[in-house]
Amino acid sequence: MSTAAAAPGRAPADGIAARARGLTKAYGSGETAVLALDSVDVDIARGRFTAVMGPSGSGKSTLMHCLAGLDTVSAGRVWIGDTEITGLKDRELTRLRRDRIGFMFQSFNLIPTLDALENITLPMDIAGRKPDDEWLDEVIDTLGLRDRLGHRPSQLSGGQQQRVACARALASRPELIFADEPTGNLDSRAGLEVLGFLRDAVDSLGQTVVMVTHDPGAAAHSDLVLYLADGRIVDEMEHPTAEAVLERMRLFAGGSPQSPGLEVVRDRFDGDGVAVEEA
Ligand SMILES: Nc1ncnc2c1ncn2[C@@H]1O[C@H](COP(=O)(O)OP(=O)(O)OP(=O)(O)O)[C@@H](O)[C@H]1O
Repeated sequence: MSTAAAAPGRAPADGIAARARGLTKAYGSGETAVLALDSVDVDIARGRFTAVMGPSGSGKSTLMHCLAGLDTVSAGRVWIGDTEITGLKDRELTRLRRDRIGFMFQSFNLIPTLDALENITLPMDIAGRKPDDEWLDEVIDTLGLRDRLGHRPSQLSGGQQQRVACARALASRPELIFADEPTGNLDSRAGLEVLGFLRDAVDSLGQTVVMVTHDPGAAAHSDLVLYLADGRIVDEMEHPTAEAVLERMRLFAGGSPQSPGLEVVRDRFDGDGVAVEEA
């Protein structure tokens, strides 16, 4: 299924930020081989917030890693903007990731010995690039980090650490931000804050964000939800609400009960509904 993260009712997306064709990823070989991605075609529209959802093991992280050049593909082709990244040498890939992509992870991935400001500017320091001070100030103020810049990660709350990670991802104005469960380690209030910042980055700054999440409430902040199951994109939803996302997940769970991993979805989202109420 080919899909484009352009939402009707909004200005048309200015191009495609990332693209995959026939993206296939297998782990292992022989009888133990796992097909994590099965010939995925996807277009990620520039200036949009795309969420990737699906049961545990459906291939969400693998898709993100392959789109971001963090993992090699078994077959198929991947582009960041107009640059085909499949086939790039490790050094070229490292440079492309450093210069053109921002990352956020569930575990923040901050350097403990550096203070917040040093963490924020680290990717640019490594690249030997001087930050745009005006832009850096705007990012720091937008994320409310001004009075925390001299603090090390251990002196910050989880929410503040993720805001630092968000600032780090935004600081170099990357073409794309990939966020893998960025709210997974946060309480609902801190999670909402981080999602608000990502939403704002898309709306005010034209940033492109791709976020993997299990949480319908988090997905509701996106423009488009892509649903993965068994390594394929099986559905998509524009202008998602937490309730609609939850309903769609229930439909999948009820629609093919034999699919591996769907019990996890049912358990997680069909129980007390906490994930939805947090939205
Ligand atoms: N390094 C690896 N070696 C072997 N199999 C792997 C590896 N990484 C992922 N897989 C398998 O690939 C499939 C997709 O994994 P992936 O982590 O992309 O799923 P996911 O949807 O992100 O899951 P979760 O929601 O639990 O994080 C799973 O069956 C997983 O076990």
